[in-house]
Amino acid sequence: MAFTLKSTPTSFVHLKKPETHLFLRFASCKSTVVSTRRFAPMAALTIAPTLGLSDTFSNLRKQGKVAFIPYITAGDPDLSTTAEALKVLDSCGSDIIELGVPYSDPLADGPVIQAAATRSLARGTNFDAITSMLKEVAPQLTCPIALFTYYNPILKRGIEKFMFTVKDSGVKGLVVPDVPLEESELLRKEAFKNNIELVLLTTPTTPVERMKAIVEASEGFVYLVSSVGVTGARASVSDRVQTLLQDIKEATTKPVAVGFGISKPEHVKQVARWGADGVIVGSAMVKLLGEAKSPEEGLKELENLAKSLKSALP
Ligand SMILES: O=P(O)(O)OC[C@@H](O)[C@@H](O)c1c[nH]c2ccccc12
Repeated sequence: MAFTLKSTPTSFVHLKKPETHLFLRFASCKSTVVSTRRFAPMAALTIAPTLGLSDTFSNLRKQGKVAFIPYITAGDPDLSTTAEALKVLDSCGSDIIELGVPYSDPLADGPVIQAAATRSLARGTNFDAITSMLKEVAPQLTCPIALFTYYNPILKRGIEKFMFTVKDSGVKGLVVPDVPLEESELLRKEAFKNNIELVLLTTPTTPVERMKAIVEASEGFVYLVSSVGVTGARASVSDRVQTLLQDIKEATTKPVAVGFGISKPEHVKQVARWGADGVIVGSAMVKLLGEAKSPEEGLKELENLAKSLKSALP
């Protein structure tokens, strides 16, 4: 009898049993019995391949659950800490992780993520280093990664080359906030060819007809930006989100995840109550990692926040 691995091993307790080996894995957020299959001593444990974004949401929907989707900026404070952060977030029950590619002109980002991008770029983080790290780490995760990037870095590398590299790194989704809908056709075609789901965003000021076209074109899930302005934790989530969610859900059965400003358990509860299929939390996570006295402290604080937000979700 075998169980699907739910997290990256941080330590194994090898309990002596004749014939079979019971591995208890103690990850940072929970311990999971992983397998009682007959093992050759220290055989490599296999992890079920991660699902894509849509499949993740449909599994959650069947269980009446809402997706917890944290965002962090790759390379802040450094890429090895990013690799650890992905494992911590996965073992804390993240359903999808949004990983940001740092960019010099993050126009839609507030001060926290702008500063994270600046720190990461100053350390020399680049796209190739990120995708190399992901190629190693993604297979260790049970939740899918959605890479987050502005449009310009894609154009600079070339859409086909960019998409192939992203697929090769094990990434399942792509979030591009500033690709104009009119230009997204080519991006969507290349994404589809590489089995990548391209997530598009709609905002409180998007006209209804345009929202419908965005929703139609979006793959994986629809990203509903909760409020006008830039990213950044807010004291509360605008109650306009409730009607925006209703409008979108009248237009599609695709899952809708809400982002911008969400940073507390009560925010998460509220957005889930309004009918969101997922909640996205970025700046509050990024701040903990980027502003901690040490990477270890940042990872611990990240774990605590992730656990508190995840436990507030149905
Ligand atoms: O940081 P916030 O307010 O929690 O919002 C999520 C956000 O971080 C993430 O999804 C994101 C990071 N940069 C963006 C730019 C545009 C839209 C979304 C984003």
